[in-house]
Amino acid sequence: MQENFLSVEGLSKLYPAARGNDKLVVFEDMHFRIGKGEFVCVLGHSGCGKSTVLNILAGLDQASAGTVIMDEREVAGPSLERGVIFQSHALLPWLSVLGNLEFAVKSRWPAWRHQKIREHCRQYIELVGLQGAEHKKPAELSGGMKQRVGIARAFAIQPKMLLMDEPFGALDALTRGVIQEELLKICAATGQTVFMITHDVDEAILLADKIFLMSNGPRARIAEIVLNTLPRTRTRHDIHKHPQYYRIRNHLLDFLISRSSQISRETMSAGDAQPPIVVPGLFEDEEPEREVKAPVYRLNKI
Ligand SMILES: Nc1ncnc2c1ncn2[C@@H]1O[C@H](COP(=O)(O)OP(=O)(O)OP(=O)(O)O)[C@@H](O)[C@H]1O
Repeated sequence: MQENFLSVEGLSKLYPAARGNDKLVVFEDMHFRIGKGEFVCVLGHSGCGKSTVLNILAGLDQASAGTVIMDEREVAGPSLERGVIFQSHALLPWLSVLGNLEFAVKSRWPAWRHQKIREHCRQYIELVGLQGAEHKKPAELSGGMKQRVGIARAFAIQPKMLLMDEPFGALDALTRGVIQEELLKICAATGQTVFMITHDVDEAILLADKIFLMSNGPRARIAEIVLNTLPRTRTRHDIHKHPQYYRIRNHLLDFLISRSSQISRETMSAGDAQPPIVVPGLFEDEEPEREVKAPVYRLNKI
């Protein structure tokens, strides 16, 4: 695996003082890395800066300082190398499902012939189970179907990295579950690297290899990187049967309920540049079921 596929060094975002307000330091000197094919979920309270980080990684927002290197190239603006999925589907309303995908694919590979573009798009429409709805306009689709179009469109451009900002927030629990499992299958099949924001602890445990925990803002930081030690072949029907599941869940909830605000009041020391990696609840004599290539900070069982 390419361990440093995405490398974020010294990233800061601040908004200057305006209309009687002090300047706002959203976060500063943030460092983290994501390996190729890793699925990262970000959890943190509202306003801590999750979307700001995602928009900078996407090249849609500019950092005040620091660098983002993806696959050895600096991120300096939006690019079709990164697929972005927002909660609001951002589909072109005057185009059909197929049209929305074709538009994106044509932009990605302008030299492709129409037939090739169409065949390519149909594959991805099938992947998300939307065959039969190709010619419908977004207004004729349910929320879940629109979200699938967004996912199909993002995957169809074969981005090096997929960035998702609460993509399933507006969906009902049943649809969300179905799409989550589809996403897991697609990622397993394609080895997609993903950075996803969610407010849902269970969603993070189901999908992520690593969970970034952000402390409260202002001056938020990635306080911990929690390693998800559940077997990769998990499904939403069986993850809760695994003894490690509740240990991870309790650890995440404990962070959100109490430690996120506590940590935000503590000052960072010089050695804190890379966030610590933790394996919640793993005793000294226990080994994680998945390989851990980083130093593990073991915690007491919660
Ligand atoms: N254009 C802007 N001007 C000034 N402040 C801004 C601007 N955009 C965002 N902020 C502030 O930056 C901080 C981080 O915002 P951001 O949207 O990244 O948070 P978030 O963690 O994604 O929140 P949520 O979970 O509610 O979506 C917030 O305090 C927000 O008010």
